[in-house]
Amino acid sequence: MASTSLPNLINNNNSLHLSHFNCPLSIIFPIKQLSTSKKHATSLACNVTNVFKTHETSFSNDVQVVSKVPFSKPTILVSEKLGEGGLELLRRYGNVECLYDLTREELCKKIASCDALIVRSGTKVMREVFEAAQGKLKVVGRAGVGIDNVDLHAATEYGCLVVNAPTANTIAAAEHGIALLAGMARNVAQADASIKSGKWQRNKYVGVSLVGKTLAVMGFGKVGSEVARRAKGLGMQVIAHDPYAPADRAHAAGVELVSFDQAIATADFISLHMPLTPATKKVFNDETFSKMKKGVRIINVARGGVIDEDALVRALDSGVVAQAALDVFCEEPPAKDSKLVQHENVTVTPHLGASTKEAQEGVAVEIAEAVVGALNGELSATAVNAPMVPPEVLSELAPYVILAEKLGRLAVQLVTGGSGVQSVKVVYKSARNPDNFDTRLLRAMITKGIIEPISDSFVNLVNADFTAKQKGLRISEERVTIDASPDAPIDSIQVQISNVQSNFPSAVSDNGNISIEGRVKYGIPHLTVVGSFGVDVSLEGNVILCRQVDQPGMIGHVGKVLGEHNVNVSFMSVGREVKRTKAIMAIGVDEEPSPETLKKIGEVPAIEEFVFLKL
Ligand SMILES: NC(=O)C1=CN([C@@H]2O[C@H](COP(=O)(O)OP(=O)(O)OC[C@H]3O[C@@H](n4cnc5c(N)ncnc54)[C@H](O)[C@@H]3O)[C@@H](O)[C@H]2O)C=CC1
Ligand SMILES: O=C(O)C(=O)COP(=O)(O)O
Repeated sequence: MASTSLPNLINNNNSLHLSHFNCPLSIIFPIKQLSTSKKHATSLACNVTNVFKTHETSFSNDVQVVSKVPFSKPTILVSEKLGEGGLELLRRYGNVECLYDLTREELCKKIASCDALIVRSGTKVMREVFEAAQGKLKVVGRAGVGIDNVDLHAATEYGCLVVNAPTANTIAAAEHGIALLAGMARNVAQADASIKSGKWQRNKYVGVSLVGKTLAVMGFGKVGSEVARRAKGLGMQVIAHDPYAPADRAHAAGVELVSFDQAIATADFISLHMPLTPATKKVFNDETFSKMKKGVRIINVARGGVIDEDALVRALDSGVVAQAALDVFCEEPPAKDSKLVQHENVTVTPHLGASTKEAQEGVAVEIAEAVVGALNGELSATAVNAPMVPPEVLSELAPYVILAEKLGRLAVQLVTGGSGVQSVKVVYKSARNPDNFDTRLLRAMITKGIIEPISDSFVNLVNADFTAKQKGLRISEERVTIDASPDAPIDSIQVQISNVQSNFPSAVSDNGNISIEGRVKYGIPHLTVVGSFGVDVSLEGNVILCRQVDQPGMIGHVGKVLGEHNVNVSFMSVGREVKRTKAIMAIGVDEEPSPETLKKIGEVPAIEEFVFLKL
């Protein structure tokens, strides 16, 4: 049996996991979706090739599947200090290695033996790390929010999922922002240092009050909105700038959303809470400092890179910026002689925003769960470089995901030599509103189905679009609304490949494209159209397509050849255009027929063309 072409099955209580070639992004199928019969469950179970989690897989209490494949624990490298709760969770699941302060070379050497890597902001996970991993690394977990220290493009190219822990340190970061705001306004750090050096400088450290002052929150996301809430509690007027924040959310928090220029020109205090992206890199620079109110005070608990640090020194020196309180820096740690750090009007902390006991325990557990889930083949809710598919959508789409991959796999095998495939069109027919129909998952699986049989690329949900682009494969999609039952999310999926020759010309439809169509019947994918012939074959094994003269005895002829060569027929269907002229026979077979068997089929006189398609 061609087990590698079928999804693998692993246990998770009530779910089937279909782990596509060890891919971290496989799909979890609730049993009810797939296990329509004990027979079906057993036939799927025959194809277990990799059991990640356990030796035993149970189905709906009545079917037991025992895998003989030994369970090998994944290796999880933790390269920065992580809360104990998260480590415990990880240790229950895999071999956890905590190796801190690795050099780049050490990390690259170590990574080749790791399935997962967990980092905080201190580890730079750049392209060389993914290259060195040689496809072994399945997931990078960022125990925190900012993922600017991970090369997402490289991760995506290598099909490595990146997940973060976006919620557990929000309050810690917001509280640190407020601590810096209040501490800066009252010169707490400077006064502390002064008194410890034996001075008593009450006049020098007269501060400014917060009440009634305007605070501009730059980035009204999770941290920014918590900072805003707390600042309002201190009696400040709060405005915010965030090009993506919904105005009603800001309005509900009593915060006015304003333009960037308005925010920086109006504020007495500016608190930064946007991510570091190409768009936000050094947005605080000579030009923008010059537009600020003289004497403005700046707090940065976001990322050092959003500020041009040299420009900030100039703005501090000229008095445009009266004070700055910084938790984050372009280079961490900053140079000891950094003018910015040494500036008397600057207060600094060593990237402590997320460093509370509570937040660290929280992010550790949050990231451990996400990483274990990803290694288990679950789609993560905190995936940074893959579409997030809500569980309810996923469970509905599950059988269509298998159908999509199989249609891609079949279609490409109908191309002569499997080569020259550049233009693929996918038509989804559905009774549902096409606008509510997210096809990314299906498109990724069709891409996987098309690319993997003809190349050595490994394709998963993370890298499907990238790999398609890299291979010059253009996949266009069309959604057609039809009058059918809206109970099923999709009525049928059609895959067309244009501008290629076919090794089975009957698969070419009137528009000149190789065209096949499939649908899900009782939870099982079926091939329903080949070219312009209607057929009906369950896509559970491999498929033989024959075009023959429509005459009596054909099924018997071919069946006999297969029987004599011990190839078990699981399904058979005949489709024809006109009686007693041309017909297509689609035969589902459990085994892969030998070349000799296929030759014999070709020798059946009425067979005009035939093709064996491996699923
Ligand atoms: N110092 C520390 O230890 C910590 C730092 N952080 C940093 O804080 C940042 C924010 O964290 P969260 O609030 O959790 O993230 P978030 O994603 O909830 O919020 C970020 C907000 O910034 C907005 N944004 C994006 N581009 C923008 C632009 N050009 N101008 C203004 N706003 C823009 C987004 O729309 C979003 O609302 C993170 O990216 C991270 O870098 C987060 C936690 C701890
Ligand atoms: O979560 C974030 O974005 C942070 O900056 C926290 O960084 P850390 O995990 O403390 O190195």
